Amino acid sequence: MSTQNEPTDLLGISPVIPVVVIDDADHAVPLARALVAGGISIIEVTLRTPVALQAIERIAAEVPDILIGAGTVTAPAHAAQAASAGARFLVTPGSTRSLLQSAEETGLPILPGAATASEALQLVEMGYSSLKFFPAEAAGGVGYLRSLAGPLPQLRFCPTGGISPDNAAGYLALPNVGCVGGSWLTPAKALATGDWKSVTTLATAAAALQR
Ligand SMILES: O=C(O)C(=O)C[C@H](O)[C@H](O)COP(=O)(O)O
Repeated sequence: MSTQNEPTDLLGISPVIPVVVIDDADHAVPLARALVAGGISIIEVTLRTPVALQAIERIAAEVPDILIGAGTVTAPAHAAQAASAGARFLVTPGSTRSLLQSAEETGLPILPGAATASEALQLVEMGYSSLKFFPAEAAGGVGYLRSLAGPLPQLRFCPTGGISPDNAAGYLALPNVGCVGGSWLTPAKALATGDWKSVTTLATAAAALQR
């Protein structure tokens, strides 16, 4: 397995990677612009909805100021589909060899998911050192990640799952956390009602988080 796809700086772009679920492709561009207006220059569109690839395509074409990635990459076929749509990085909630192999074939940076020391070690063996820690809160939260820093100090994480403005700072204070991921910047209600102002307000607060 190659290490050329290692996203060495993916965790350094923003304190928060917004993880978004887009149900209407027409929401994609105004949503991405609202994040940019709040100072967030990276977005992970989850491949959870029928319009996700279309949303990625539109953001890639129309919002050059945001780094567009695909999340919920859970099947080998997703990787090439996301790359063709214009995704510039891939995020997986968990990792298998075949999933990562097809992700690596795209040549895109990958943020592979892990939730345990064994999973993290498997990824280390494959050449990765920047990982997504998912599901962060349910898997043990800040205390768990702090414990991993002892035996695995070379790893950096983007914890995701259950992160909110209330607990983000605790994660960002850890030495092995580069950024956090979360859906709280893009509430379903704000998207449904076209309340892009609220998204910008949430993004502005997220962009100001210290790490
Ligand atoms: O879809 C993926 O690829 C995932 O790994 C899951 C997401 O990162 C979390 O669902 C976001 O979690 P919340 O911020 O708690 O909503």
